[in-house]
Amino acid sequence: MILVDRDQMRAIDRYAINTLKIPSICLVERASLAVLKHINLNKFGYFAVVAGVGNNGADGLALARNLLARYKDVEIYIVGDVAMASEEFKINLASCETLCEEIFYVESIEDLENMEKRLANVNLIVDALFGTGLNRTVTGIYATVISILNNVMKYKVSIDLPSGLDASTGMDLGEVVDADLIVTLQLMKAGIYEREAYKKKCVIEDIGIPQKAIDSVLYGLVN
Ligand SMILES: NC(=O)C1=CN([C@@H]2O[C@H](COP(=O)(O)OP(=O)(O)OC[C@H]3O[C@@H](n4cnc5c(N)ncnc54)[C@H](OP(=O)(O)O)[C@@H]3O)[C@@H](O)[C@H]2O)[C@H](O)CC1
Ligand SMILES: [K+]
Repeated sequence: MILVDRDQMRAIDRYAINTLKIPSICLVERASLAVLKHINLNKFGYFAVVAGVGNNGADGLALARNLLARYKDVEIYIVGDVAMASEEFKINLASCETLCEEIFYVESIEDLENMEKRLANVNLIVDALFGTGLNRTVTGIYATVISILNNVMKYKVSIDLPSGLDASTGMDLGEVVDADLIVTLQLMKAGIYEREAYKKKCVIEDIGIPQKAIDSVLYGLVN
């Protein structure tokens, strides 16, 4: 099994997008469908998507849109400054705004209390806070959100990485989402593989990154 660290995965992403001209929005869409594939829609019908404002969050919003398209009940909670959001996040936010009754922007103590209360009614939580972009200890409102997610006894699915886990070392960078299922994208992250507790809950899904991108970054093969 190929293992990649954070920098390698991000370099492979960049090579696919910048050199091989694979549209990032296509990778985000593939990521969302890769996660959807692992959700039993006969069993789960009421979702909360908790999204950061990067591309992990974009994956989460794309998944939310695909659930809303199937008339599933989805509540979206956004944590972070939308003004700093990635383009892929903004594209998916725009479509979620047309389909989702209410999008909650989690900024204050009241917002956190509201989220905690409402999460009691959902039956699946999607963790789309951080992926390979996590580069420092989780603090502040993000740490509180992760604590809330870990305190509610609901089935949790993490996109790419459980938010808070270092993709390279497997170290907890503060609070880490206690996911029931981790759907890691394209390649197994070394940080997940290092930690048996996470490895045993993790599935790998292809999102269409060409092998050429992987070979180029990992083995320097350019043909
Ligand atoms: N890159 C691609 O082409 C694809 C990526 N996929 C998915 O996207 C993530 C990686 O997305 P990225 O936007 O690079 O980063 P994240 O969404 O993981 O994180 C968002 C930003 O959060 C900031 N950050 C980092 N650590 C912290 C922290 N402890 N507290 C607060 N904020 C933090 C950081 O920005 P800064 O400017 O603050 O450094 C991150 O950028 C990947 O995991 C996949 O899920 C697609 O699926 C495929 C294409
Ligand atoms: K995540």
